[in-house]
Amino acid sequence: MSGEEYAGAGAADDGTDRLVGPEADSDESAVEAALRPKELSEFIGQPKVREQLDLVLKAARQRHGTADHVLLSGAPGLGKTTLSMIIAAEMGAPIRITSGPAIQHAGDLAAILSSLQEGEILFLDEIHRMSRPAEEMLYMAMEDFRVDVIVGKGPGATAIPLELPPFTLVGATTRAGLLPPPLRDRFGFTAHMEFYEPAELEQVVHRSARLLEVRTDAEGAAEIAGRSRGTPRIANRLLRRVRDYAQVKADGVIDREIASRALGVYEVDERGLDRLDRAVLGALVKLFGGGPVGLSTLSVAVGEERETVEEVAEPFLVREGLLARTPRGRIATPAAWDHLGMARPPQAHGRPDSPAGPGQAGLFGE
Ligand SMILES: Nc1ncnc2c1ncn2[C@@H]1O[C@H](COP(=O)(O)OP(=O)(O)OP(=O)(O)O)[C@@H](O)[C@H]1O
Repeated sequence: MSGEEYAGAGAADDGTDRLVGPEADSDESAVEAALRPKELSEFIGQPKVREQLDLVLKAARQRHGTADHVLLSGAPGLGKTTLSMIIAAEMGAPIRITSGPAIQHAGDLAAILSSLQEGEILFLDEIHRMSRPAEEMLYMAMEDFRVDVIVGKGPGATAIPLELPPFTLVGATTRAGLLPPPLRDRFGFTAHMEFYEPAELEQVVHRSARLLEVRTDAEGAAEIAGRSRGTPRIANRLLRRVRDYAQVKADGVIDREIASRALGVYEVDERGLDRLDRAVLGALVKLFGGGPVGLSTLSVAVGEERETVEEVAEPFLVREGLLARTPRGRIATPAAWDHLGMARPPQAHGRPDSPAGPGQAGLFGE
């Protein structure tokens, strides 16, 4: 990968506002809200989660009670917020939405909990980022529907018990492993959301196209789905960009040709890699013969911060089996050469998990 091929990368690619980034863009909430499925039967994919959740909710409704607390874990953009809203809708209950980082003090949580109505759904996004005192208050609230509010400070402080109405906590996390076991154990039902299959994403694209009143044929939807990195949020975002292209450059109808040309303009390739992903992979293969190479060296080569390469580009490349992290550094797998349209070096043939090129140490001594 040469400098010209990736000129100016550092300016825009700090990981925010990428077309293929899994996090929501700042201005995306209104359009996302319009595209959210409202009922469990409309929710595409995740068949196990749907089946299990359906049972949990039906049983709670039959008992005229509140549903058990639910923990949703999985990568950003897979539908955790959507599912929490569906839980509220299916239970005919109101929903309160907040997030771990917004609750820094136990008092913040006490204020929210004490204002909940009976049966209300409390959606706590990024639950792993809540402060420790708030987390400890939550244990008691989840188990006994009670909190102790501490009044005063020092030796004169007193705990005033406060009864709470029964409620259902829906916690969402991208890092279930970071939750302390006492918190994890208090959820009656834990659902792990998987990345979506291309066929499921095709259904997401068709559904969203219908809601956005865009005409898409089967091949056009498949083309968008194939580049969406297993993530409905990305599928919806790519669909909107392709819609623009179809409107400006063609007759508004999305077919394979239009989808492919549009996403070519936005530099999202047929496997969903963008410029940053390809720069990292290209540097690894072309400059370092496939590695192993240290993260700092690789980052310098593409003109990016270490964190950007490690947290923004690498997870998807690893998931796709194009790059591997080893104790000696990053290596390209043989599939990386294939993806870049280059002939594999002899060492790479038939050794899917091994370094494909000659060993090369990081220049910066990692
Ligand atoms: N199963 C699905 N079927 C159809 N659309 C979906 C599905 N899952 C998610 N979406 C759509 O993808 C977008 C993102 O979903 P959502 O906000 O629920 O993701 P999330 O997992 O909560 O993400 P984050 O962790 O970043 O908050 C929404 O517009 C939603 O409509």
